[in-house]
Amino acid sequence: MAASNLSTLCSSSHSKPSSFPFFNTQSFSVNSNTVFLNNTNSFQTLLSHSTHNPRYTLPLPCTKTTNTFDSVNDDEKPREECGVVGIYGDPEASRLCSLALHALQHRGQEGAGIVAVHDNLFHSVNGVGLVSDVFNESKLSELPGSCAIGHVRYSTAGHSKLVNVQPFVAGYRFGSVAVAHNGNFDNGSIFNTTSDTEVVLHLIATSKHRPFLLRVVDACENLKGAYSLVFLTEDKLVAVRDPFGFRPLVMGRRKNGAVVFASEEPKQCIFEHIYFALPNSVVFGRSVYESRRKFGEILATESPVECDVVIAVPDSGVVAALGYAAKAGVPFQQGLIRSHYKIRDFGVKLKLSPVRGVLEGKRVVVVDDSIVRGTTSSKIVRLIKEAGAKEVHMRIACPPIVASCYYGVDTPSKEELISNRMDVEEIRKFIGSDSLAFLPLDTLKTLLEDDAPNYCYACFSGKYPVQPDELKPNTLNEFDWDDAFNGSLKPIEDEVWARNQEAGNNILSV
Ligand SMILES: O=P(O)(O)OC[C@H]1O[C@H](OP(=O)(O)OP(=O)(O)O)[C@H](O)[C@@H]1O
Ligand SMILES: NC(=O)CC[C@H](N)C(=O)O
Repeated sequence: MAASNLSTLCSSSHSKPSSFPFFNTQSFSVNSNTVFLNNTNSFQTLLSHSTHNPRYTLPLPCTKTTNTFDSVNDDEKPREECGVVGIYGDPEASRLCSLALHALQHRGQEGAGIVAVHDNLFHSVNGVGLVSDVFNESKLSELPGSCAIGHVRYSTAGHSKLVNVQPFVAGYRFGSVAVAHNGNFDNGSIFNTTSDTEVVLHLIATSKHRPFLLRVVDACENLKGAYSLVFLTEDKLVAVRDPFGFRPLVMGRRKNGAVVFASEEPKQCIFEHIYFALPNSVVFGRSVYESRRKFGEILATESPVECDVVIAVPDSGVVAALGYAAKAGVPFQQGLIRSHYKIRDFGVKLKLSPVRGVLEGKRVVVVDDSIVRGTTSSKIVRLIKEAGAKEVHMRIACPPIVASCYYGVDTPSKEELISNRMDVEEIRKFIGSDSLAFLPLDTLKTLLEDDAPNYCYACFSGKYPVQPDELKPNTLNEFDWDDAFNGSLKPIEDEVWARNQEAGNNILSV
């Protein structure tokens, strides 16, 4: 049924029923005069709404509303959130969008969506709930292409329903556009959804300007309200901010030249430098190897101890241990071997085995990247002592971890974190070492110099850049945070906006 109806509207079609009923996924191609919809669920809507509003079609399940928006009647709600992101010119555009949406999750939890364009095909995945509810590897693989926009929704106008989850995609006779919106429009118009965001699609439809990009410009000039918008056409990404700049939008360029727009500059996770990233990577513009080596040097300077040998907890402690050894002028040796097989020890699995020849009768400094619950350090100290070490001095190349991460690092609950429950001396006794020292947070910040404010230190301070009230601790192990944003996003300079306003209006397009 759907396919035959579709063919009355389009010159050709390919029906591809979604195997994920909870997701709203579409892909459609556009040539000069026709819209091809490849989703049987949304197809009927396309036909029915093309009668309500013949100027454009929305491939979303819709209901018609005239001249009103359903305001969200919850006075407790902030009225300004929603997160938008746009990536132009990166082969991993949709993956980067999803990472950015994770970072912007605090701005909206009602729904999330990404639209990507590839070979003139728009591909869309959206759904209700958190970004992690909507996106996984398989959903991201449905979003090919080097340009994508994304949205997390906190409704301000219109029901909190799938129909209003953005980005919206509209097909016109003259082209197609996807839009993601943060803010509120005060214009009235005829709508297929109950969201105010549809205003801009209506204005594009009624614009008399040519070419298509100028229709978008014209539509934005007629918008009333506060907004940041990202549009995606078959070959362009357009970012728009209202003339007063009420709603935030930052622009950045990745090292590969890709352009990124986002509602906020995400804070950078310091744990990349401490633990996650491989030492040969450059993360957030900084060499991970250099960071870790410096962490070790700082420990040697600020917490020196008489010792005969410096060893590392492999692999993540190795570079810091090299830094410590070099600074202390003490040999670095391989005192612990990481096994490819788990060794049964103390009733639990331990993947390290000691090298007696290195440790026996020695005063040993052991460098590890972090102490979380304290279980690993306890086992390691015991292991080294059982191998004959005279003294064991633990040096930890990060500050004490006192708070859980709500932004994607899989840390245990606060109660399980040993540094949340004990001071350094209590931890020392617990793990059984002769001394214990952590990297001081202040020194870490000093080391980061001008970049220090760009990092999140919530796990060391409990001060979250974004309050985690509505977020649950989550796991992003499947995402490649290493490569998430190693370029730096900067707010769009006022003069850049001003230049663009002179040239046309408050629109940047790439
Ligand atoms: O204080 P704990 O709760 O024991 O955790 C701390 C340990 O966890 C990490 O290693 P992990 O066990 O993940 O192994 P890896 O270094 O091989 O990744 C880290 O390198 C510490 O050694
Ligand atoms: N929080 C927002 O920016 C919301 C955008 C739009 N008004 C909506 O309700 O979907």
